[in-house]
Amino acid sequence: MSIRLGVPSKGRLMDKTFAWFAERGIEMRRTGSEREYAAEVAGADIDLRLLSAGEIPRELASGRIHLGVTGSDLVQERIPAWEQAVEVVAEMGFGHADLIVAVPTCWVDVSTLDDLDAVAAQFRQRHGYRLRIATKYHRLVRDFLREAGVADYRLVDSQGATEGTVAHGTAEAIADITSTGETLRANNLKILEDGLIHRSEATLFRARGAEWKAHERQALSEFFSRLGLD
Ligand SMILES: Nc1ncnc2c1ncn2[C@@H]1O[C@H](COP(=O)(O)OP(=O)(O)OP(=O)(O)O)[C@@H](O)[C@H]1O
Ligand SMILES: O=P(O)(O)OC[C@H]1O[C@H](OP(=O)(O)OP(=O)(O)O)[C@H](O)[C@@H]1O
Repeated sequence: MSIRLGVPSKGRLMDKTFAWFAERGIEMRRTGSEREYAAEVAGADIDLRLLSAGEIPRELASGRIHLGVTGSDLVQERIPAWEQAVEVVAEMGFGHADLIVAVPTCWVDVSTLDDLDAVAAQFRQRHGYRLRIATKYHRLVRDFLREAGVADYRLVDSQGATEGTVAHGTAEAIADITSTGETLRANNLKILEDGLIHRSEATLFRARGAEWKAHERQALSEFFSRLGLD
């Protein structure tokens, strides 16, 4: 059995992953049509799997894949105690995005987490319910706000178009990924000065829990030396 490597199945993350490996002499190529999600690595004993970027953390955590490429935000959000389950092999230098907390630009008195905490307490007194923060990053946001001492809020789940929730009246603030900042600007939102939760980057991870047979360890060490990683 060969090493099972999961990579993103579409879009920029897939293209840049293929390019990253190609620059290091590992040619990945699709073997079927666009929609077949089949691919192979030329000249290496690698079982290449095209997977949803969002599902790669689970595949790593379960050990169904030995190695996986995905955003560090997705691994940290989706794997409890992620450092025990996976190891960072390489930060790949693309897929940069910041997970941040943002509030309406018109909240002129709110520019830090302390301000948000104060506003959240007032909000609850005034409205009888907690200030709502829309996000799909529940674990990372909860941990971050706990550390920052922000308590009087509740998370509302948003799996997409999160910046729109404030205008739509389903949340007062958001925590989401941003890269150019255009979506935030278009939705009249501003990032809190100390509101950076995580700097995400496409990362190659190794599953600590995957079963490594002797010949797989050997194949891995050859693969890493071809990549210039040892
Ligand atoms: N605007 C952006 N700029 C750069 N990176 C981004 C941006 N939006 C999301 N990302 C990153 O891309 C990665 C994949 O994001 P997402 O979960 O949205 O995947 P997806 O496009 O829905 O793919 P899939 O459905 O296959 O899981 C995440 O690590 C995220 O940080
Ligand atoms: O800072 P910007 O360059 O404007 O990018 C930020 C946007 O990109 C992502 O959305 P994506 O297009 O992946 O869709 P989503 O709403 O489904 O998350 C993210 O959720 C933001 O909405």
